Order: sequence, then structure tokens, then C-alpha cells
Amino acid sequence: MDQLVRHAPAVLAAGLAVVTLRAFPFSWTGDDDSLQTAPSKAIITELEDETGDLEVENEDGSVKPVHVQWRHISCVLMDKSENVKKQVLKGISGEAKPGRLLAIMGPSGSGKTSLINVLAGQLPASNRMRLTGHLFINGLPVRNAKRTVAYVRQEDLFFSQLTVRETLALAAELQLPKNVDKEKYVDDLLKRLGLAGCADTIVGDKKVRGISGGEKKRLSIACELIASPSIIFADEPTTGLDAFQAEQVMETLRQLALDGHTVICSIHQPRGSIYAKFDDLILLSNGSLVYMGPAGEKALKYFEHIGYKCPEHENPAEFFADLISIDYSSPEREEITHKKLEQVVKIFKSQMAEALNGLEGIGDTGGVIVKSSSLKPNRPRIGWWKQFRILLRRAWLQATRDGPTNKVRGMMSVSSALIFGSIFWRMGLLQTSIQDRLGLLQVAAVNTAMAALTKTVNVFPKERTIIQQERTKGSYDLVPYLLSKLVAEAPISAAFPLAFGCLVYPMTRLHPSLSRFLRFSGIITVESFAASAMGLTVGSIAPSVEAASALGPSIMTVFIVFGGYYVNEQNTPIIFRWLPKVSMIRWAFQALCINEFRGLKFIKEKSFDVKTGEEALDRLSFGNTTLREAIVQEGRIALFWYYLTYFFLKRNKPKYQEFEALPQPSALAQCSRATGMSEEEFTDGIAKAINSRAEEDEVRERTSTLASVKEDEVELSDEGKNAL
Ligand SMILES: Nc1ncnc2c1ncn2[C@@H]1O[C@H](COP(=O)(O)OP(=O)(O)OP(=O)(O)O)[C@@H](O)[C@H]1O
Repeated sequence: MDQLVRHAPAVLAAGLAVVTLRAFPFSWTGDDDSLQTAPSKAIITELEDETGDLEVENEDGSVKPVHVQWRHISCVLMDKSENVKKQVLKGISGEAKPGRLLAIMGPSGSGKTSLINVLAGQLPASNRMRLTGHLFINGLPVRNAKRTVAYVRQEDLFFSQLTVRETLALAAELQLPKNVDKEKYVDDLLKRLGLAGCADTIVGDKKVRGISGGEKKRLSIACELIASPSIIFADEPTTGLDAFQAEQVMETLRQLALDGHTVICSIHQPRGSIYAKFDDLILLSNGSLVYMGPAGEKALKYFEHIGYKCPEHENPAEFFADLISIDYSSPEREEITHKKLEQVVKIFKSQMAEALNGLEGIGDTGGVIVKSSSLKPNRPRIGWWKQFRILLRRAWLQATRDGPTNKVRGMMSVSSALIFGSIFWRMGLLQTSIQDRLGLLQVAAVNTAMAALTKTVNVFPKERTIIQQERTKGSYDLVPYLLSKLVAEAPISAAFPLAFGCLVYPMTRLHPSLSRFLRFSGIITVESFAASAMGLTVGSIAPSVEAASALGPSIMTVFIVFGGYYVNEQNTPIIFRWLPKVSMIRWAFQALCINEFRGLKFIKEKSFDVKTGEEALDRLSFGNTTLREAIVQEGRIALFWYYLTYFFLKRNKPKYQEFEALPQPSALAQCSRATGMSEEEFTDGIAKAINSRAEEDEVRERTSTLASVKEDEVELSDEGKNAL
């Protein structure tokens, strides 16, 4: 009898697992009518079906329904001594249904972005963070159900000089299978997202005005849709937009939901007309769930039922915001609003617990504890050569169309050539001209390197974020990307040192020979590539443009000091001897000196005066090196920095927080019965215990309860099947 009583919940669980998965659980507050409606034709026209993947499309072109469920998600931040510093998410459960738009609302800092990141598998990893809970896609734990998600982030990052159509066409070529008509696909996408009117306008940036903020957001959504998403996440898609643009963006998301996608967005405080577009609603406050269920009238009825009535004609979003925000205007108000919030959270928790008790079979994996995984990057669909050609086109368009940047670089090259040309105007062959030549060649080397470095560090950190996102989607590999960038930027990067050389060489009357002039230009061009490559490395490790702009010149200053002019290599302290060998300034300066001084004869006035250029080179300790050797060294330095860039880009992939193990839902339900605690209390206890080493005993105690239940459960699951 005792055995029967213990087995009963599991039999029930097995039955319910099947029933609830079909009927979409958590329907206690749900309006399931819309789930029955057939999704309309999807934007995505054709997709490969890989074994084990969730197919995004049905054969008739409609989107396959994807149902996301999550249970007991807790996210805790720890301090250095492993004590809980902040509970970002406190045991959040819920679901997102296909064909419906789910909005996550709450005051600033309530955990909206964190929850959306967790659900998208893109919560940035941190050693000080503990993430527990379960996430299921169509009833399968995320590790078993591969899913493609579209994640529209708050910040819109694009190649600024490409038009809207080019941006989409390049993404389509990189991500879609061969047999898809890309032109038609892009045209459809442009029409669907209301971008046809600005299809041939460049995206733009702070320097050059392009499309509007709302259009940028819709372009972000369009780009994400190419990655064949089953679920669309959008983190505060209306932030920074005016009311009209915000409305249009939300309408786009609503349409995508109507097409059958599962759409989840976070939003701060929408106006009434936007709120009316939501099908489902999650209200968060201070990491706790205040409400999860249908939006609209049902949500208002729920709050009315628990004693909080929304005044007539008030925007429900504003009513909810007032209800769940803490008022810090005075200690009394703070206490009152705090208490009110605690009460609302408590009421919802008890209702949720009731609903969950009837749904214990969701996502059951036969008693096995599953450690959920975050998203893994996909593999590119096309070969390296095709990737290279597509990326080359993009890099070329970006580099050549960037008028303001090229203009500034051109003006800097010309103005510095004119300044140095005037300072070192027509150097003769007197003894004093030796110092002048050395000074000019040194400033030419420093100026070239600094110009190339500055340009790169100002641009690359932003581009790195784009390529990391694209690579996570599996658009392309790093090698074709870096090669395409190098090839596309080479002619432009060479043009500026050439312009500098063309002016400064004749003005200063450096060694007057065409071949020497060509070599001079060649040396500073190679140096410019080396400095750009160093800029790429700095940009690939620095967290922001500001950090890269501080780090790059600091490293370059060291190379300038050991650039062959200020410190003689032989007098360099032993521990710094390696620095001149890796200084691009030194090798460029050395090559420029060899090119300039070899074969030059100076006017000798005193017996100890330098007579030939070779003697001057000897005094600099440059006498034993050939020009070829110096240029080869410079080339090696460029390759070294390119390799480091590759290495850091490869290594510094975005890392996402993984879930820590928690009991399976059905086992959890039994544990909750066995201990007399609610599921939330039990999970919170385990989550806290995982988070604190000081509570190891508690973990042991609770996991032993779980183990005893699990043993029964394997047996019971079979019984459940038989019973069914
Ligand atoms: N990695 C982290 N380190 C420190 N604090 C964090 C981290 N992640 C989240 N938090 C904190 O957790 C809370 C919730 O953050 P989250 O960004 O999810 O809130 P939000 O509701 O999206 O806020 P907003 O509307 O202002 O964007 C905030 O107080 C935030 O400072």
C-alpha cells in the first residue's frame, strides 16, 4: 500500500507528461485558441533539415511550432568569498508558445535582459555566477533539442557603408543553402519588414547619416531571420526609438509571431497601443515573477482578483509598472511598496506552484539529471573560397565607401608630409644633414605606424563584435575573413603612405633616385601593414574602442623608444634586448636608413667627419644588415601580429553561462512531496546550496532525498507507460 502511494504520483506524472506536452502546459492562465490557428506562410522559404535539428519549416512552408518552457530558473551573483551578492533571477518558471508574442516587462534592473539571455542560451559567462533551472524546447531539454534562435540585441551593429539590401544579400549568401533564390529571398524579406523603401540607402553611422533607428532595428530583425530561427528573442527592441518607430518594430514582431514563430521580447514601459499587441506577459520585479500568463484583459482580471484594479482608461503597462516598482521617495513609501510587492509575488508563487504540481512530467528524461548546454556555434554552410569572395566584396565596399575616414586619413598624410617637408626642406649633404636625415626618417616611420594603428583601433573593436555574432551563427570561418580584410584594405592602406612619400621625398631631397623613392614608399607601406596588424590584435583583445585606443599607442610608444634612433641596440639592457627585434619602427627605420645612406657622400669639413653614408650606418650599428633583411623582418612582424589576431579572435569567443544540474521536474515534484516543501522552496534550497560551499551538508541531505526518489522513478516511469 505504502509502495502504491509512493508510486501513484509517478504513474500520474508519466500520463500527464504526454498529455501536457500535447496540450501545452501552464495553460491555467493561457488562451490556447490562438495555438490552434494554422501559422501563415513563413518568411523562410527553404531550409536544410539536419538530423536531430528542429526543422523550422513544415513542408507547406509554414513555421513549425516551437514551444519553450523553463522551470525554476535561478541566477545568483557571488562575491569573492563565494557569498550570495545578488539574486538576479529567483526561481522563474514559464513558457513561450508558438504563434504568440510574449513580452517580459518590469522596472529597470528587474532581470528582463538576464532572463531573455538565459532563454536564448546567451547569458555571458562569469565565474561569479551560478545558474540553475531547466529549459525545454518542445519538451526536450535544450541539450537534446538543437534550436536556432534569432537574438535581436539592444545595440544594432552593422557595416555602416553597406546598403540595407547589400547587408541582407551578403548575410543571405553566407547563411542560406545553395538552392535558395537569394535575390527573391532578400526582396521578400525587405517587403515583409517594411524595408523596401530604404533598401538602397546605406546603414550609416555617427559620421554619415543612413537609415533611421527603427529601420536599423528592423534590419537587425531581418538579419537574424536569415539564420533560420525557430524562436525570436528581442531585448528591448523599442529602446531609443520614437513612438512611431517603436510601434512599427513591435508590429513587425507581432507579424512574425502570427507567422508561427515563437517571439519573446523584453520591454520597459510600452504605450497602450504596443501593450495591446502582446499575447502573453511576464512581469518581473527584483528578479521575482509577479505574473506569467496571457496579457490583455486576463492579466487585468487576475490583478483585480487579487485586489489591484486597473483604473479605467489607464494604460495597463503603466498600471503594472506602478504596481511592481519600489517607490524610493521616502522610507515609508519604500516600505509600503516593498510589502505590497512581496505580497503580490507570494500570491503568484502559490498559484504557480499549484499549476506546476499538475505538470510534473514536462520534459522528463527518465530520471536522468541533464546539464543543459548553451548555444554552440553552427558550422559555415559554404566553402572557404566562396566565403572569401563574399567577405572580400563586403570589406572592399566598406573600405572604399568610407569617405569621411578616408578623407581624414588622406588629409593627415598630406598635412604631415607638408609639415615634415617644410621642416626638413631641401636637406643638403653637409654633416648636419646626417642628423636631419635620421630625424626625418624616424618621424616618417613613427608617423606611418601611428596613423595605421590609430585608424585600426578606432574601428576594429566594433567590427569584432559583429564578426563574433556572425561566427556564432556559423556564417564563416576566421581565415577567409582575415584574408579578405587584408586583401581589401591593402590598396587603401598603401595609398596613404604613398601620398606621404610622394610629397615628402622631393620636398626634403632625400636620396634623389627613382628606385630609392620606390623603395622608400615600399618600406613605409609594409610598416603600415604591420602597424595595422598590431591594431587588429589590440582590437581583438580590448573590450572597447576606448580601451583599444589607450592600449595601442602605449605599446607603440615602447616600440618607438626601441626604434633604433633613441637607444642604440648594443647599449640596450639585456632584459630589453628583444624589444628592438620586435619593433616595427626599428626595422622600418633601419630599412629607410639603409635605403637612404648607402652610396651617399657627405661634405667632409673636419678629419673626424663622416664621409660616406656607410660610415653613418656603422655608427648606428646598421652597417651589417641588408635592406632585404630589414624588410623581411618587418614582414615577419606583420605576419606575427596577424597570427596573434587570429589566435585571439579564435580564443576569445563569447562564452555563455551553463546551467548547473538540478533535479528533473518529475523527481522534483516527488521530492517536494517527500519533504513537505513546495517545489520552489526545494529548488531554491538546492540552488542556494549549490551557490554556497558552507551549505554542503544541506546539499547532501537534499540530494539523498532526491536519489531515493530517483531510484523509484525509473521503475515508476515504466509503470506509467504500462498504465497508459
Ligand atoms: N554579470 C553581472 N554582474 C553584475 N550585476 C549583474 C550582472 N548581470 C545582471 N546584474 C544585475 O542584475 C540585475 C538585473 O539586470 P538586468 O540587466 O537583467 O535587468 P533589466 O531588467 O534588463 O534592466 P534594464 O531594463 O535596465 O536593462 C541588475 O541589478 C544588474 O545590475
